[in-house]
Amino acid sequence: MDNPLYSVAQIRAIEQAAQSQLRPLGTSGPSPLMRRAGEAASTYALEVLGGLPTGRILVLAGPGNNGGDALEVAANLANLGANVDVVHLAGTAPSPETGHALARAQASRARFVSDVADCNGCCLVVDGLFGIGLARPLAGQARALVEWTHGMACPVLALDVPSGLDADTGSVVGPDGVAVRATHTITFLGDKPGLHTGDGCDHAGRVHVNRLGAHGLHTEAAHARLNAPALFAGCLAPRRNNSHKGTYGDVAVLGGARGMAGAGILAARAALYAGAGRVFVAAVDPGPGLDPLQPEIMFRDAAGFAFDGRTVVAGPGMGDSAGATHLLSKVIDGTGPLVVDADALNLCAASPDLAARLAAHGGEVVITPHPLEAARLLGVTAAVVQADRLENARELAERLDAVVVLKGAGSVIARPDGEVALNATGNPGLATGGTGDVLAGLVGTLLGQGWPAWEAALAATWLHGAAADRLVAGGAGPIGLTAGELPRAIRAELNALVADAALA
Ligand SMILES: NC(=O)C1=CN([C@@H]2O[C@H](COP(=O)(O)OP(=O)(O)OC[C@H]3O[C@@H](n4cnc5c(N)ncnc54)[C@H](O)[C@@H]3O)[C@@H](O)[C@H]2O)[C@@H](O)CC1
Ligand SMILES: [K+]
Repeated sequence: MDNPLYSVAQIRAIEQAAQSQLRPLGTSGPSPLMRRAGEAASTYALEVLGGLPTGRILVLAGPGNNGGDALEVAANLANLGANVDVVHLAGTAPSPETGHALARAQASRARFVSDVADCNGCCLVVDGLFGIGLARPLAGQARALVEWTHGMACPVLALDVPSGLDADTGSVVGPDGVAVRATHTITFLGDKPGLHTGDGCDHAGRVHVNRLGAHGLHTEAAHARLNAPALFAGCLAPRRNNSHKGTYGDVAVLGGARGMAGAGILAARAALYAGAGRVFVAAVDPGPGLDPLQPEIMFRDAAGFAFDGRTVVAGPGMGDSAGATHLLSKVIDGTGPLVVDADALNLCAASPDLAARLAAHGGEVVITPHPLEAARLLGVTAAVVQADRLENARELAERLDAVVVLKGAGSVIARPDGEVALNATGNPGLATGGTGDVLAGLVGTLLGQGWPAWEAALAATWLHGAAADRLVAGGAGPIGLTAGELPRAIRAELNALVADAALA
């Protein structure tokens, strides 16, 4: 299944094509698309509420066409018998379709009020202040209304995009911006990346897509897509009976600096539970020679270790010593599959020469930066990276000629040719030390089994998040979820996926 995500520019093009298909040039009257948006959103609102409510519904309608959608919703729900209050921030020049919607709402039983202070509580807020036309931070009454919604305990349904959120980037439009925190978003014509990454994950809530009947118009290649098992199912294969540990790859974690041995062990455990044939920790400093809980992991001195022919996961607990730098440069100059994480990324950021050699690496490469590591590699701040996660991940993938997993809410997986996927599995339980080490070990295992970098990054990111979701569903989090719990849950998710793929 494909899950395309469209940029605002692409949605505008789709909207234009749909408008001219549904309403030939020169004709006027209500917009069929706005009518459809209003109908879809009214139906969805009743679904969210579980039927026609007895309480009041508050509709916030802005000056543009997003406000027009909201006025259609107000008219529809009021005509069905709901008690609807409307706060309308009228603009100076509403579009003809919004004018029609306003007339419909005014002719209905909906009550127009000048401020939310006139409303006595409500069972649903419908946010139709701004959609894809948002051009600057919210201010004045719009800002006050949004801040007021933050105090509401009832469901908040955003139309198209939560007001205040950038639909392309998933960041709240600022500086010092605010945005609606919706429990549900119904988005029109096509799904949008900003609903699934960065701040968007907290502001959009559950996302429901309605194409408004504009099928067949989505001809332009999507800007990005949502990650899903279908994107890497071709690499999932059950184990052959006639196989042995050599069949499933050697993974070597280059880490183990003094005081940071745990990071390498977590990456190694993840590799083991994800099915690597043999797992090594190649330690840059003397340290533990055994993981008592996982004695299958083999510990070696990195200085004399033969990295050739093995997949290397460089970085977890590696430190930045001269010895670590030398070993990193050695594996970068090798030709095997490579995962670059944590300290290894920081060393590349500090050395243009190392970064250039990484870009020239002969084998498959996946890098797994968090926003600050990505910022160091790009020579910007973490805030700049977070302001446009998709574009910065793309830029990094192109510069380093590697597949990038930019971690954080709605991880961005980017390829050097500009292809991007957003990952929707996972939860805030992953915001704890060591989970990145686990992800790196998981990516390394899949690379070590011959997966291409893109599919390995997609699958690892999906599985890592799904494992965290499984743990939370079982009561282990999100508060207090530990990285060490992830490998077993990853094993369960991976086996379930392989079993599903075998049945398909
Ligand atoms: N044209 C149509 O027939 C359709 C429009 N649709 C809806 O229309 C929306 C886009 O409509 P618009 O292009 O009118 O854009 P919006 O309704 O998102 O808002 C644009 C208006 O708000 C102003 N504005 C932007 N930022 C502001 C700010 N921070 N403070 C105050 N004013 C601000 C703009 O100058 C403009 O007047 C979509 O998100 C969707 O909800 C959908 O219903 C599909 C059909
Ligand atoms: K909105």
